Amino acid sequence: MRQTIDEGVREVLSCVVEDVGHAVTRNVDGAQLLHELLNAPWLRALLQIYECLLDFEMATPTPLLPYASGLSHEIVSAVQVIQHPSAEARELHHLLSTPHIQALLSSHDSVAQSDFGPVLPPLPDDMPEDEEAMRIVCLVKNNQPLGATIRRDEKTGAVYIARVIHGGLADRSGLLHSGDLLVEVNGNPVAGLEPEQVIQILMNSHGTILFKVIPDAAQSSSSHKSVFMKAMVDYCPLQDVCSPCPDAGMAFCRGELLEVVDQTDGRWWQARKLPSSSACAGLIPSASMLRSKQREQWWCQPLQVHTCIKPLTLGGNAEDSQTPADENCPATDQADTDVADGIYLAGFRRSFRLWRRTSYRRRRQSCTSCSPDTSSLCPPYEEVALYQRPPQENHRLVILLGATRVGVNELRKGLVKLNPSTFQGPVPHTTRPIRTGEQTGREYHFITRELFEYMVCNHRFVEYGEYKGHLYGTSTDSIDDVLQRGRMCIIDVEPHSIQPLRSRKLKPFVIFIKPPAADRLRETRRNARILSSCRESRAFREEDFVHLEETSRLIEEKYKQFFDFTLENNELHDSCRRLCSVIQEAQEEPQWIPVSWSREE
Ligand SMILES: Nc1ncnc2c1ncn2[C@@H]1O[C@H](COP(=O)(O)OP(=O)(O)OP(=O)(O)O)[C@@H](O)[C@H]1O
Repeated sequence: MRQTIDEGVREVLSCVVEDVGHAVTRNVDGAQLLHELLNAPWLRALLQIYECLLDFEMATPTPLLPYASGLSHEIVSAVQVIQHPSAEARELHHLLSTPHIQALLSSHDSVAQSDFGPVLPPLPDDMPEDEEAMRIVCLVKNNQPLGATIRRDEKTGAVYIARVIHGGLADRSGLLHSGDLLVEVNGNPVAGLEPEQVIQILMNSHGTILFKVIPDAAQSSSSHKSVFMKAMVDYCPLQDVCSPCPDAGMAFCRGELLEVVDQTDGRWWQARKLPSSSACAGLIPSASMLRSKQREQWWCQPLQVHTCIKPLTLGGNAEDSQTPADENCPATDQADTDVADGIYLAGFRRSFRLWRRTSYRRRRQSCTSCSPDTSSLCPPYEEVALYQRPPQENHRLVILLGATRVGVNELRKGLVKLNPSTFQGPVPHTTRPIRTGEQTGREYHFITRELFEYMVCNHRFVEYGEYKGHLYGTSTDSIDDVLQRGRMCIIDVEPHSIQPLRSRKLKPFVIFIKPPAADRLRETRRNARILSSCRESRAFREEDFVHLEETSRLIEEKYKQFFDFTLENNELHDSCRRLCSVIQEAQEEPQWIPVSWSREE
């Protein structure tokens, strides 16, 4: 069996080359590299030699006698003493006396006695057993970068491998390591060269590259454990003057998931983006590097007055509102569809919605446009882990976020109507007097101003504010109340309210509702009516669309690191169904959450 396999090794190789050739034409990943390797002339020559040696080994020629030259000397001596040698004896004497035949017989004897190995000097006694003085590494470049950076010791001029990029060509070879001393590249000695000159030699090399390296004796073979991080800032290596090698750097945006595969260097980590685990890693700044950059940038920012820090807005300032106070228009305070299947849809009353819109409108604009960049001092990375909600645990809080009039209310209402026993909004609190037909704990929790202010002081509100002389707010207690009942609590908040809600207890899942493309936005909202006051509603105007699009863009730009999902509100029915399935997935399927939320208390 072995014989047939060994004999046909070149034929087998030819078949493999042919098959791999097909894979190349189908553009299979890595096939080109394999094809070139198997087709290399040196590999074929090696196999040919291997086959010849194998043939020879199988023929097992054995010497007839171990000392042929000794016998030849004996014969020559014997013929010399004959007085009248025959012509044949004379010829034999002549043949055996020629230097060529003597050399041939001497070689025969060496082979017969297996006396052909080189005689090497003895090894020094103090040499360590695993010593590897020089390593020759041959890599097939195949148009991909080497995946290693180099550095030059300024004192000695020696060139070293600075780092090997995880998953790159050098890393996959397993033969080059950071700290290895580079002696030659394709026969060119590199000692004393500038890194740029070595890079030039590498760039000029095609096909295979031959390195001579002296391995770093201290190199550690420890494997690195991946850590998963969410980027909370944007980064571009080409704009980073500190990057040790911008070409090996990896750009990322806020909200992207990164698998950090190497943190051995305290300043520069190696990471790749998820999901694409097979990709070669890139260099990213470590958390401490980014934090010092953030501090530098923060000090350079012009001082901005943060106009949005105003917890209570006093008095009605509705942009579109007419004068009447809302207690004077009780009939219109009721949203048309406040009840679904006998269940009250909390948080959809006109007064509540108008309070949110009017008291936050200015703040929203200032928050999203004038305030200092929110990412300027926040941790640059957030370590995350996959989390699967155990069935006995409360559902995750679902936060909908979006610009005014993008349709957050419409979608929230649609969800509750779709499945009132699963989805529910928290019942808001108000200091407005209760009206006929209303029940406390159903439309609102009707409470006194003193109690409301006491709750404010105790940080019991996620959001609160004043509208036409009455206070309104969404409390953490009413969110807890929905979750304790085993329902999924859906709330919509202003972007700046997300941060306080990001807790281990609530594990919020944030969905950003974004408008569709400009033409679809105008088309789908052609017949829509928007609240303008407690009495009136009106059609969308062009300036509403422009404002909606601009605010959406600003919110996304500023808060996208907090979004778990972005939903485009195009066709209302489709958006509602998609939202429903995304929320179910968020509750049932494994999700990335900050590790601090998943740790045991
Ligand atoms: N996908 C959609 N297609 C058509 N009309 C929509 C869609 N989504 C929302 N609308 C309509 O747009 C208007 C504004 O929606 P909605 O009141 O839900 O916005 P909102 O984001 O909650 O605004 P606000 O924050 O001002 O309360 C409503 O008339 C609503 O019916």
